[in-house]
Amino acid sequence: MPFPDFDAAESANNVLISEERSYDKDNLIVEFQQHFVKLTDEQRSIFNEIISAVEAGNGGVFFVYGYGGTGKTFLWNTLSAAIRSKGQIVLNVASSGIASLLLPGGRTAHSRFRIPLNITEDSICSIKANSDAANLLRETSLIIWDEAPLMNKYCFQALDRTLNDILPTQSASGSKSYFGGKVVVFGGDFRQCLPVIQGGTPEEIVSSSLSSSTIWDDCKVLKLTKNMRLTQGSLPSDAESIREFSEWLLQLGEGRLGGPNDGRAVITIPDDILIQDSADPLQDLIDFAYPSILQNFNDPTYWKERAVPAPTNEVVHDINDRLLSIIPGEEKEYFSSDSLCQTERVEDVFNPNMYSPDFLNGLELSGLPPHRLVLKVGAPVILLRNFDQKNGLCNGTRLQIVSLGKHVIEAEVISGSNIGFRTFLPRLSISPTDKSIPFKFQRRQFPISLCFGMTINKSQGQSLSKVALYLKNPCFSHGQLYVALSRVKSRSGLKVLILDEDGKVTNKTVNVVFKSVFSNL
Ligand SMILES: Nc1ncnc2c1ncn2[C@@H]1O[C@H](COP(=O)(O)OP(=O)(O)OP(=O)(O)O)[C@@H](O)[C@H]1O
Repeated sequence: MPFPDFDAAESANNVLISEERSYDKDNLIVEFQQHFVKLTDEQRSIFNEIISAVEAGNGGVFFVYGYGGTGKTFLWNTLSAAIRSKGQIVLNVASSGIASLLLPGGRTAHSRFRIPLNITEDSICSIKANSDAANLLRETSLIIWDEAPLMNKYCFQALDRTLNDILPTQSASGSKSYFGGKVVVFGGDFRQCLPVIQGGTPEEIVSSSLSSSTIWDDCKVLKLTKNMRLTQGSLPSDAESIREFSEWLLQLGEGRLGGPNDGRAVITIPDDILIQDSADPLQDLIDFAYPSILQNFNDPTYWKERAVPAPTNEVVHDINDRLLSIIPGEEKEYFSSDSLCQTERVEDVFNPNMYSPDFLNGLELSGLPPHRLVLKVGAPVILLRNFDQKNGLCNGTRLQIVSLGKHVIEAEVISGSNIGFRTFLPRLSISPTDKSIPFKFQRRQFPISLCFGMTINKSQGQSLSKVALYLKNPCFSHGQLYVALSRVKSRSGLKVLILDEDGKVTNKTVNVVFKSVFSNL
């Protein structure tokens, strides 16, 4: 009598493994064939190298380095279809919620690998050796981690340590094998935003990135160089202007514009993408992004590919207030309830009376919904928390307000992987992770904010038809200007309004690039 297959039975009981093996293989074969024939030569060569590593089973760490629009996501889709169509497991993760929605079956790295939120040099992931999550990792053939440069190097090191605990391996030569001998492919663009270190110096920010980690020495860098976003659907006659625009973006992203500089240069933006000579330049900028807004605002597709990015939350609020007042309908206000966390209520260390409700209500922090949230039906909003990733509801997903109840808000998804999906949003208790606040508090509020305008950091990873960049203040951190300008699918879809210190329209702005981040590539 044959022995029962205990391994198969165990896998079937593991819902994480079953989910990752439940893809429709026939559909994936078709998808793979359609994608594979379209791969460019450089995409195909990277595809072959990674597939060979997966087939060899000896592990390997790769970094696919391609600037915005070179087809990294396209490559991830092709690799995932190729491997999943054989019944093998690919874990697709991204450093940000919005980027994870672009990946098939994507999750944020934090939630998939249970990476601690307050990461330190010695952190490990919260995955026990005999758990379902550990068994899923054992069964995994390939890990793809997109937008890796956004994340602190300690997150990668935590996963490496955890996988080496779960899957102790040593290569034939006796040398250390990273990530428990799994094939791990990172992707991203070091010209784009880097990890956020509150108050960090350029050196601290660069040294917190993946390219400064212990893993980097063994990471093979594979480069993509052709801008597929700008070339898709364009006419052959546009080839030269597309090449010029791509080259200009690249020079900007690498800090090669504005003469010799140490990473902070004043650059001139070309006239054809500037808003100038206007009686109301901000209105012209808004009209460019959102033309005929009164006729169109009820159409969810109208909002999908448009954005008015700006470097700071303060400027984003100005844009949101201005546009909300244009949209017809009644405003509804929702006030948050803010309180100190219980752990802070230790009388001899801390006097809670110093932190009155008014004081807490007045705090405006990145990633935290406002104390006074003002909304209208039809307004676009952005989610500020990973809420229901399977249904495409994560930090960065955009929705349109359908109805405004007392205790719930109904909204429809207008970006990402589940467009048209309607959901009810409840109030949540949210604690800021901002380390500049020396105490813990929580705000009970709907986890959304208006998004007619959005911060540049939130726009990373999106492909948009219309980008109206509002530089009331200049960009202040590495990669911000490059991220904002490289979101568009065509040069004609881009307009920039720059104000100088006196509020006058100008054609000059600051580009910040921490050049040392490129030195290890
Ligand atoms: N080989 C290809 N054939 C056809 N279309 C492609 C190919 N490669 C990429 N594309 C298309 O080009 C556009 C940009 O590609 P993609 O989104 O994969 O770039 P990306 O490198 O992930 O960009 P970002 O870093 O900005 O997120 C997409 O519309 C994608 O479908």
